[in-house]
Amino acid sequence: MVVFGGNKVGQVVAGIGGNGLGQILAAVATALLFRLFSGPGPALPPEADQEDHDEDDFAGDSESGDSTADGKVFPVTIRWRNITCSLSDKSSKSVRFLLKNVSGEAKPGRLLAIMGPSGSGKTTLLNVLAGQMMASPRVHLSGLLEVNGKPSSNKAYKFAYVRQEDLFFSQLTVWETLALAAELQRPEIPSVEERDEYVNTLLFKLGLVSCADTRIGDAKVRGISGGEKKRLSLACELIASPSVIFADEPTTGLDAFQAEKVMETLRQLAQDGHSVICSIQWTGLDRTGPN
Ligand SMILES: Nc1ncnc2c1ncn2[C@@H]1O[C@H](COP(=O)(O)OP(=O)(O)OP(=O)(O)O)[C@@H](O)[C@H]1O
Repeated sequence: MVVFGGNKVGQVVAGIGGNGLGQILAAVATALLFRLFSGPGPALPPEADQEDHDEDDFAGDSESGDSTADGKVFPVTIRWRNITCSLSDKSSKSVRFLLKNVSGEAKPGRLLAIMGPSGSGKTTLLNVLAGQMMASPRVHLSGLLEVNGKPSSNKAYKFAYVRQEDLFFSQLTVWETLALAAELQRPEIPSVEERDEYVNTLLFKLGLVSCADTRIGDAKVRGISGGEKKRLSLACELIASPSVIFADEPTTGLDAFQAEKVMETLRQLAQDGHSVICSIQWTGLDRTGPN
């Protein structure tokens, strides 16, 4: 049985148009709402409190999916067997298979790329693995999903999900974006100096130092590049120290140079101990049915 369910990824970031006081107030209000309602941000923590957590979820480990005290990433292996996802029409007369008997494994320290043409079910598979499938009576899921050898759901570990669309405050710089995300997601960082140091470390890790003071920009105002945006998305997600990183088509729309830099960043994150699962659109092929 697949254990599905869990939380929605709460990406609460948006572009704010216009200038002046209204814009600042809107940004502050949104940030406060974000802090009030989103909890630790896009990378989801275990839902249960520490005492609710089943100690046996991770054999021999007292951790619960957080980074370890020395900053290392908590290792999570995800294994899935014969995942089938079908969609019935309203009258339940015809059934369409989005995924058919898909099996695989994602391990700490490894970068796993799910490749396929547009419409082949890559996003669907990522959503299933991350427990992000929308509940619907028309969607039917079956198969086995294991986390560290036990049937489990996304509640048991922290994960980050970088979606295809990047959503940011267009008026903020890269540095401000990360500082805001760090303040909202890591309130335990005691001082501004330590938070700034943390942000600078992230900027360095994700290769964003050169554009730290550049505004994100939008369709009207040129800002950072598409690849930089993608790496900034990853940086924002990393703040919550996820064990698993899902990235849905992180290279789509990027030129070869930027795509290579994004993939290099993902590879580096895998080397740091994260389990990285990304989807890559395989262009030039027609859809041939579910993977
Ligand atoms: N909830 C749903 N309701 C109806 N159709 C769905 C649903 N989820 C997925 N699909 C369909 O399943 C197919 C696979 O979609 P999916 O987004 O997983 O493909 P993909 O490989 O990620 O495509 P792309 O590379 O274009 O993003 C598509 O034809 C899509 O329309």
